[in-house]
Amino acid sequence: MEIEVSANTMYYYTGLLLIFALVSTLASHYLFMKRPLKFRTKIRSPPSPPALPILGHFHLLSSTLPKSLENLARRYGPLMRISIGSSHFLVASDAATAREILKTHDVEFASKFVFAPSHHNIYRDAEFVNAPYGTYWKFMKKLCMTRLFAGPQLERFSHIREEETSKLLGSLWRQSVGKEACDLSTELTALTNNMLCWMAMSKRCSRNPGQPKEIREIVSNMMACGAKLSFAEVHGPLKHIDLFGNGKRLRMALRKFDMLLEQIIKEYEESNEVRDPSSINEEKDVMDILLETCRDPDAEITLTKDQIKHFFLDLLIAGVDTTSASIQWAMVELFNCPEVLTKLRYEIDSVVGSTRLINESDVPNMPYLQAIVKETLRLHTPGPLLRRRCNTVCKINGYDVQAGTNILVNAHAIMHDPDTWTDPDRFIPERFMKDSDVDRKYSAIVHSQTMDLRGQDLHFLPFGSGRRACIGVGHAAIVMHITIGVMIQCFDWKVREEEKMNIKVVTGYSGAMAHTLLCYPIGRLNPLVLMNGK
Ligand code: HEM
Repeated sequence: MEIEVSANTMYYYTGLLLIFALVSTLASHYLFMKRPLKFRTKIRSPPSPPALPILGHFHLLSSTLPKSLENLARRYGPLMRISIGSSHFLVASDAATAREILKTHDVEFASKFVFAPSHHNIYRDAEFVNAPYGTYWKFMKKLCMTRLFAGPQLERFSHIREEETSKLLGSLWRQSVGKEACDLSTELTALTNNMLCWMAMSKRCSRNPGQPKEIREIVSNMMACGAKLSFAEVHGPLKHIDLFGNGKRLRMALRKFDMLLEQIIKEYEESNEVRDPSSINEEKDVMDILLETCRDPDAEITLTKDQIKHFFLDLLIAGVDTTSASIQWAMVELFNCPEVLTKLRYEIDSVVGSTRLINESDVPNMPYLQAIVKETLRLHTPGPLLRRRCNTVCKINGYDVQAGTNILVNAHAIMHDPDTWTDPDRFIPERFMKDSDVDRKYSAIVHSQTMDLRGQDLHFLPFGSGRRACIGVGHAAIVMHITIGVMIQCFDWKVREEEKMNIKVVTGYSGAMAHTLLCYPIGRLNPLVLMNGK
């Protein structure tokens, strides 16, 4: 139930808050002026727009936060100070400043500050994505890179990706035969959620095929409650009051997730106790590996159950919507740029042909498909603001940065910087093509042809950069290339004109699509036949 706040109540609270701000400003001014001059050190701080009491720069920001920060940076420079309520940040908005923070001073900035409502989190101090740079984070990062999500480890899960892609194609084919409208958002979120759930706990999923759907419902409810918390409830004076009850709803959703994971962990532990020693080499899922690490007496640290539960939550929150939204944006751009779609189809037909489906080993031979993926992630990055916390005093761009300072690296601004990218708001995959193929007009400013997805070049950082860069980049890249590729290989797509207007509208701080993406798949090659051709 939504609680309505009457205008009178609003004025009453606003009045109180303004009086409080005035008193605290005067008090701090008085205290500061009373300090002898010799104690005042000269600190060179980055510039900042004029701020209001209490609100800070809140009035200068819109719901598309990265865009409004980009506009402010044009006026106040590539490193500026911004305040939102009681939270203060430095915002870095160009590649050179990002390089200082994420490369030159990578270790000093390897922790993160928490932008989300962390005080409602029932797993306090058990998180991985927001963990400070220390023993636990280093241990988990190593585990991710050696045993869970990197290189050959990803190969292990290829049958899961194949199986889920087949299910998606089967569903699209049925809709094309029935001439039904297809809700691409729902289809793609089911695909990315199912893949991660199966990789994480395939044993549980094979016993209970409805499990990924149940998990998705709980997690999306949790994310919806989190998104409803306003700035005032997260950073401002309402932080500890939970006036609208959103915090309580969020905690309830977290408890539901906790009960489910508790039960799943118990099942895994019981099945391990009765495990036949001959099955020791059978395929291990992520849960098996984490529980094995728990039991390992030589492990550097002993994982707690809360850490395992939170790790799964982190994967689902970080990996499901980001990947599905990126595939949706690629499809939208292809619907709107028929000439790009035609070029992609030409590449598919010449590299793969029409007797089998695209597979993962085809991707290195498909530069245009790779360029489409990169250009989509540049234009519609799902992680537009990278969070960091400085753990020591240092200098960035000649300005003094104090220990404990919160930093936002505006990846959106960097990937839309007109000094780097020609026509930065246009979808032009050609800018990522190698010299021989390139339309030179678009590759003139930076060497975009050699940029990879891992943020080595700080002009292009859709998965972040440095120590805290995304651990799922390998998985996400495979899923994006294959899913976009097979959807274009097997179907033509029809989108109503009025839908085309709607689909470009974005919302929220990550620039997600504001409307459901409805379209009509028209069968071109029968995926069920191609799957048999492999
Ligand atoms: C298109 C899909 C994805 C995009 C665009 C994306 C983007 C990002 C970005 C921008 C960050 C922050 C990096 C930084 O601060 O430097 C991040 C972190 C992270 N991502 Fe992804 N991600 C995607 C998919 C995934 C997937 C599939 C997984 C899980 C398998 C995942 C797991 C994580 C985790 C755990 C972190 C936190 C890493 C840390 O703090 O050490 N992401 N991602």
